[in-house]
Amino acid sequence: MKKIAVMGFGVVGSGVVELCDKNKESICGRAGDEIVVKYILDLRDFPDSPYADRVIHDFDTILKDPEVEIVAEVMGGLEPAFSYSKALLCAGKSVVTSNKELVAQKGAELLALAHEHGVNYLFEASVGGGIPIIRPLHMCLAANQIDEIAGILNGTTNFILTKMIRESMSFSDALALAQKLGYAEKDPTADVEGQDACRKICILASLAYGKHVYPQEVHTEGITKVTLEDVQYAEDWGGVIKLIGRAKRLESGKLMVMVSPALISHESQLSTVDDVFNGILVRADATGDVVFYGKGAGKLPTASAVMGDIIDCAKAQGTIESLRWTDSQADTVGNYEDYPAGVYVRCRGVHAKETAVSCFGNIRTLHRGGEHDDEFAFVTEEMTERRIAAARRQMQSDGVEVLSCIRTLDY
Ligand SMILES: NC(=O)C1=CN([C@@H]2O[C@H](COP(=O)(O)OP(=O)(O)OC[C@H]3O[C@@H](n4cnc5c(N)ncnc54)[C@H](OP(=O)(O)O)[C@@H]3O)[C@@H](O)[C@H]2O)C=CC1
Ligand SMILES: N[C@@H](CC=O)C(=O)O
Repeated sequence: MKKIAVMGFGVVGSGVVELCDKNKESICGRAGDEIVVKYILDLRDFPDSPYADRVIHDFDTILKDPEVEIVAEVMGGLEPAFSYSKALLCAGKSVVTSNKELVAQKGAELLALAHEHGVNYLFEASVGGGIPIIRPLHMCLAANQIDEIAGILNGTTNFILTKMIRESMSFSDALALAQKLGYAEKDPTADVEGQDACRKICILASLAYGKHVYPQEVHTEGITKVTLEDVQYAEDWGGVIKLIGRAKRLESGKLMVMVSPALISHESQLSTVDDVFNGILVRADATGDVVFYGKGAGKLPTASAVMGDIIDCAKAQGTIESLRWTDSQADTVGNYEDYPAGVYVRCRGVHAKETAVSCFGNIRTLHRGGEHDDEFAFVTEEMTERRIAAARRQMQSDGVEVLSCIRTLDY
């Protein structure tokens, strides 16, 4: 019998405990042993829960209990999650987590500690909720060079954008609904400002390219400036707006890593990824494109990924060596101003069209229903981010107000 502990009895933690009970027999068969939740660590008591008798408040009870071999850290945040995870790994216990903030910031260090102590630090649930993506990257695709990764990595923002596009729901109503459904982070700023997607693309890039990519190195934009007008112009262009995280190895050896909203063509598989679903495209040299799709947030999808890791820990003979990357120098990621993109621009001002042509060169005009004489929208050809920024500044100084500027990407 394998005794485990769950730290954090919130959305994900309660899902883990429930799933462990619900699918007890098949989990036992696959793990080769019975898996029993001995402790649930949380700040609060849960007197109405059927698991109330297992709730504890003292971390040391888990740390010092030799019967506990595997711990699920599903509390979130950097501290005390980092100190607890370190102490557990040093005590020879495997740790599994859904905490992408911690993995993105301290992954290299925690993986090295796990290796040093012959145990595992697994984090399938940290990217894509219930979608298997970590294991496929370091196991099934291990023979490939990964050319590029691009994906819709945040369920909350994809849910909000879908509600805005399909139901003309306001941003704030859609966010409130995502929170109610348990999709959003404790502080939803991390979702809507892109930091959550940034943490996830950092984890994928670290795994794919072998060096730790830190969130603070990555240019990140969220969806808070996307308007219903932008959504309508995107439709005329032939696509939809999605929050995209992308990573690519450049010829210079540096990595291009970035998070931003983007217009994606209706022909792209990513354009049909709606609601809380995530879609992750991995472009590899032997396989070509592989797309991973499924629910990117929520109680049971995420619990499924956490339980998968618990089962792997129960079966593992020592550390799984393919799941590892090294700590990196600060210059792993290239300057985002050198990255190429086309842009969609919505602006207002006299002679807006002439100014747009003189600042951006070749453009294609876009339209939306109704009369909007005071507004002009267009898409440009591909150019560097530096040139886009200079052209925007020039438009502003020529008296044309830029209302929106969103990249167009070709995936
Ligand atoms: N929700 C989702 O769909 C997904 C979440 N994740 C990640 O999983 C993690 C957990 O998310 P989620 O379950 O939604 O969050 P919740 O806020 O629902 O759950 C976290 C739980 O941990 C408790 N907790 C916080 N700090 C401590 C502490 N120091 N000691 C003991 N318990 C503590 C919280 O208590 P209290 O409420 O009193 O603060 C809460 O009950 C986060 O890292 C999140 O990013 C990953 C994928 C999907
Ligand atoms: N807040 C996150 C939860 C899962 O990682 C999201 O919405 O994707």
